[in-house]
Amino acid sequence: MSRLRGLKKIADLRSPHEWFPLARISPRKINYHIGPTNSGKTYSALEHLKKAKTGIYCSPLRLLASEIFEKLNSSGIKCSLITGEEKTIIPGATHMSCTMESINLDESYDCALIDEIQMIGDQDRGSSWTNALLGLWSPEIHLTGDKRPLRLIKNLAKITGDELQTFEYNRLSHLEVCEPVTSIKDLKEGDCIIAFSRKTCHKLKKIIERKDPGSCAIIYGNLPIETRKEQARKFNEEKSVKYLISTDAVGMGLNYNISRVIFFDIKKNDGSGIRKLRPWEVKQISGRAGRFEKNGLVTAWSLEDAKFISQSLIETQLSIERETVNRAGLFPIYSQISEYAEQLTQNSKDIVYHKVLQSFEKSAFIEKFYFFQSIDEVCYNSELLWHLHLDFEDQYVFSHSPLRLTSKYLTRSLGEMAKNLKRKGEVKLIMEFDNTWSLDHLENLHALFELYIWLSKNYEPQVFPNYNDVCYQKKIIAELIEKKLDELPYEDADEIRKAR
Ligand SMILES: Nc1ncnc2c1ncn2[C@@H]1O[C@H](COP(=O)(O)OP(=O)(O)OP(=O)(O)O)[C@@H](O)[C@H]1O
Ligand SMILES: [Mg+2]
Repeated sequence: MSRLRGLKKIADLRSPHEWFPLARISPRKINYHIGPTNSGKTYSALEHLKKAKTGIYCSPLRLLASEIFEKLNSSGIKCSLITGEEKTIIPGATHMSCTMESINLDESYDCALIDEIQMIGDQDRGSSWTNALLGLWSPEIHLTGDKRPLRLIKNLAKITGDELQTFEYNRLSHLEVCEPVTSIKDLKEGDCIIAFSRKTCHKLKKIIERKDPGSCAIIYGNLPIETRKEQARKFNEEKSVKYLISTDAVGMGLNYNISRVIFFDIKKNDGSGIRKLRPWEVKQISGRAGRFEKNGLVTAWSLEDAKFISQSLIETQLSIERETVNRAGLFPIYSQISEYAEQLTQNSKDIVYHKVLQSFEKSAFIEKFYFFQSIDEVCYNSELLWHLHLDFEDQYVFSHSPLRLTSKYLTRSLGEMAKNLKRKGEVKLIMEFDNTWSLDHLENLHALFELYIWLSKNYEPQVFPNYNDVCYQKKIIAELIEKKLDELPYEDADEIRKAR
């Protein structure tokens, strides 16, 4: 076979359902629970999962995976937890809670739940949902999510030969747009203020707490998962913690006792620039107001922004039928990429991961129900490292590490770790810290430790010799962060205007 034909054959991704022969042994029954936020879909699907002899819950977020892990264990069902960073195996467990990227598709289950199925169309992570949907080896599958991917799911079920049944849910409570909040004096217990930067969140907290110390819980993506959980608990349970200040990290999955969502801002920086929120984002975040059968309120910090929120909600209502997720993300598996790399470059020493991936993407054959997932972030990481001439497999692992591209500290650290691996065959961390470090620095350090742990899972223990120590120190840092959040000094009120 000519080299070109060989490459084309490997890059033929037209029948991804055939990558999972175990799931194709016999037709599966797919139950799709469709509904808006807070309509009880995950609750109902979980009831099925609980009744099954063995089962797996597949989560869009680590935090949610850990919440379901705790929920199942406390209701007497032995459940283990696996995410990219943590692994808690409960002896005799019948159930498993994991993130979408950590599902073991070689294992059989009696029942499986894939949460937030609309994420199948996500540019950066969609392929994990596609793999779960096509590849779970389970006779009974439950999907929960909104209606946008319904037609796609129907088409995919036809291709896989699975049976599909849909169940529609309505919101358990109403959501109403109310008067804007223009001053801190108008805040009420149970309010959640949404801002889109960590900095603004901190400034809001400082200003509110100047009058009412200890009244705010705060949640954003950079905070350790333990801290986010603890902040959510305080807001939900402690009487003195009246307000929650959060970025859109509040938007998916977890349950909070929020009565009113207030958008302090309606624009966010999505990595490529500042843009207005999309209607679906407004809907998802607003949906956090009101839980179970309690009605929710939503508004903004000015009349104009409140009108925008109202308009966005009307738009999502009107576009339910129109707006669809009609393609599922696809990403080749490692063996496909490495085989492609071998064919592409004769001299294995010169293989550069992002070059291989870019070429793969260009020559990939894909059916109309799929799209090639974005390779931007992975290529960005790979470009940072190519001068180190790592082995191909190491390039692959390091390029796929979950890194926040906004953090220069982390990108630099990734480079350092890769350099150590190349030069010494092991990655050591020198760990010393003291209590006077700033919150910024502690957050960075925590993220670095998580990165170390994530990378170490792909290697033999001796390659990452500080693993145990890092796990221990990570806990201590999380505790320090939690303390720091309570100690922040108060700043000038003018800061809030600058923060916007
Ligand atoms: N039948 C029920 N009995 C008791 N509590 C329920 C019931 N249905 C839903 N709930 C509670 O209502 C809240 C919302 O339900 P759930 O999380 O299932 O909604 P959802 O539709 O999955 O929303 P989300 O978009 O947030 O994922 C949860 O706290 C859940 O425990
Ligand atoms: Mg849910």
